[in-house]
Amino acid sequence: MNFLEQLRQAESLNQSMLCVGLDPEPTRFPTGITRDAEGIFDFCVAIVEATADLAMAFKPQIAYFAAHRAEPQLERLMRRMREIAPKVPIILDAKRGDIGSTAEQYAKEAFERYEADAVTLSPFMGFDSVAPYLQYKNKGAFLLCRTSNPGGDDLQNQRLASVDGQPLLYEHVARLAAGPWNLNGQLGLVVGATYPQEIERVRELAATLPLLIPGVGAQGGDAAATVKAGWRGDAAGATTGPVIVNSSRAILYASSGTDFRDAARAAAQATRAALHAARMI
Ligand SMILES: O=c1ccn([C@@H]2O[C@H](COP(=O)(O)O)[C@@H](O)[C@H]2O)c(=O)[nH]1
Repeated sequence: MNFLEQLRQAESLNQSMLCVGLDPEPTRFPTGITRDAEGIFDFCVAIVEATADLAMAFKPQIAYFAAHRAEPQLERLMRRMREIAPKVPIILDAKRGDIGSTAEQYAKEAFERYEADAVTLSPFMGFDSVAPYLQYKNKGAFLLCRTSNPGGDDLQNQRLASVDGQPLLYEHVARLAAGPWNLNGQLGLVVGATYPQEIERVRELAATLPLLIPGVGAQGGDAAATVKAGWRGDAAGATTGPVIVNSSRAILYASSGTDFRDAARAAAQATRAALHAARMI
């Protein structure tokens, strides 16, 4: 089964467009979880167990593991997630981007060491920096397109005078990902929930690509506006790309007490319901 099929399966199984982000920050851990690498593992397992039937995907952010020397714990977590939620794909948020020979190593890290189903990439070093990931035919790769942070404007909203029609940079990335770069149908795009108009524009340019949309919850993006802008499907809507809406901190840190599992589950349920309800609007 390829990554797109995995996404469709999880969306239908869990009736969900929610991606639960795993950004474990030890200083924010609830009572009873140790603030070290083993605590990172325990905390993430607890969150995955609490949300396994609510998620369309999980998205561990590699920096939160690497910063705390918890790469072995991330490897173990990836295996444990397969046991807890075998049908929920895992997107490794690594935002890699480098020359081809180095990208080959990063691809190996993501897909062989961590066994992720998909990875996030920066496209700004060009196609040869993306190509090594496409050698892994069943895996997916999400290119940063219009990111959720305010600084995304600095480059992504600049016009490219040298390209036909003078598109904005993020529009050009969307066209490349939907067209000549998408050799085997493995690409998706990252678009911030904080910019619904741009989500709409990206959906126009890349109708069938999966969109990974971070920015609801802690960053204040609106769930309903996000779905309205990016989701075009219905039950027969397999021709339009899936929408995968990420929330990390709002779920992970819904409570700092011993009830954190229940609180995370409740927050995930509320976000999943808000996303689902927005399909009807
Ligand atoms: O444009 C982007 C791309 C990636 N992210 C990542 O998503 C999560 C968001 O976390 P929240 O706690 O839900 O704000 C985090 O891992 C970012 O690195 C993003 O926010 N924006």
